[in-house]
Amino acid sequence: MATRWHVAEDETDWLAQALAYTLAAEAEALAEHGQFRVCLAGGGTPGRLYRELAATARDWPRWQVWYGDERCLPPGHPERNSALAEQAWLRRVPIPAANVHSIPAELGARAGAEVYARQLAGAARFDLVLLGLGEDGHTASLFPGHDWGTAADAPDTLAVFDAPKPPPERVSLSARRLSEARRVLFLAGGAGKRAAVAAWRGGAAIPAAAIRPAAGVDVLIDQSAYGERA
Ligand SMILES: O=C1O[C@H](COP(=O)(O)O)[C@@H](O)[C@H](O)[C@H]1O
Repeated sequence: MATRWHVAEDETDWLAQALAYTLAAEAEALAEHGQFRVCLAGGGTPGRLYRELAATARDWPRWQVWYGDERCLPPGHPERNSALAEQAWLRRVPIPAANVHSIPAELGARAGAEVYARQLAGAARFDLVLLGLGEDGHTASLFPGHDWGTAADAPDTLAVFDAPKPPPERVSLSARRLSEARRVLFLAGGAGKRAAVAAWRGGAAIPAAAIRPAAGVDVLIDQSAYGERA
């Protein structure tokens, strides 16, 4: 499986590439089946893209928005992954509420994973999965030393306990479900990600490397995360 590295020149270039990739995936999906099914990353990194999307005119009722993971915190808590996307983007555009499929992580990891699995059971594969990269190589809420759900019969969702990054309880899509996407774009940046990027490039079995769609993955990073001139 191919891992394609895209090293942005600067912040403006990073954002332009992230936006162009997303809109290319949208165009492909709308031409093929009239809807764009996108699965979002949490954490701090994708906020720039979400703000840019909010300022871009799209046919929002044709977008279906899902989440790759969520932190088990009360609804509206600012540390929830959905809070970032809502505040930066989804509340600012006329997307129907029914098209935004949040993970009910406030139910706790186990119940939240079960409920979201039922919602996903009736949903087609994603056109685009956006993912982040943690400093320890985690992606979504798939952490080193935990079950990543890579087996062919792995469930769509995983209840995560004892996550090393707070909060300890989370709900995550499995690597198997994320890998069914047509396109996967990792978004990362900053020197803090350099060790994870080096490990990944060196062939280490970090969680991010467990996402293996048939078409390969694209990784958009900046120079400081890459660690050398590309
Ligand atoms: O906790 C999480 O962290 C990762 C990475 O976030 P970043 O802020 O370092 O980019 C994120 O992708 C994941 O969705 C989130 O739950």
